[in-house]
Amino acid sequence: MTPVKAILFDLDGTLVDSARDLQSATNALLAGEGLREISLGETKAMVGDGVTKLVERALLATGGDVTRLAALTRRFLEIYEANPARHTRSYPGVQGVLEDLHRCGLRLGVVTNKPLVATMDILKALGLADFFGVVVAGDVLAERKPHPAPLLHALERLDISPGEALMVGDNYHDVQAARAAGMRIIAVTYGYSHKPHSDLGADALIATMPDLLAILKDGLCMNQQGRM
Ligand SMILES: O=C(O)COP(=O)(O)O
Ligand SMILES: [Mg+2]
Repeated sequence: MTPVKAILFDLDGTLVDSARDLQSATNALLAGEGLREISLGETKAMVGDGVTKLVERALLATGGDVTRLAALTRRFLEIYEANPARHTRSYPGVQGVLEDLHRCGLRLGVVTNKPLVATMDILKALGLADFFGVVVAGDVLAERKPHPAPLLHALERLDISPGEALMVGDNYHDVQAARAAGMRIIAVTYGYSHKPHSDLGADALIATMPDLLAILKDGLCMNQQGRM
């Protein structure tokens, strides 16, 4: 197997637990429309395909007016971007794993369907921004995951070929995008998957981010060679 030289991470549900801030912003939008609130569980099931899909799913679930989707998505972003990291936290072990991988010389990137402004605010607020050589957000290219273009764009910027790279994500769109890009893919078993994890079709599943080090570990720091 070709050694892993770069790792691309999904954001929501993989590096950070962002559901409470997404829920708050969604509920503020729904309240302005006179609609009911959505629960944290409902929010998690709506996240992953970008903000327009989140707002559309929230409107459909609460009887809102989807014909005003574009305007309501802009309103959602105004609300969300004012406070994207009030309750958002990195998952256990994420900071330490990124430090280890960075120190070992791996190139790291983020590929998320979340828009860029909120993505960068969250990475900075949680002290994660400096680990990444590239961040490809959901509004940067015409295509989003599950399309492979954002992953391939990130790898191009890192000057790494798909065969030398690994994607880590929590959802079907991460697996489909990685497969279409010709990359290996590991899925976390926490996060906001819309399907049972065993049905995602990932190369491996990890229950916590530090488990990633166990998969990559043999000689990681000595010769920068991943085992996968
Ligand atoms: O749907 C979103 O906004 C973000 O989702 P992702 O970070 O899991 O790609
Ligand atoms: Mg995700």
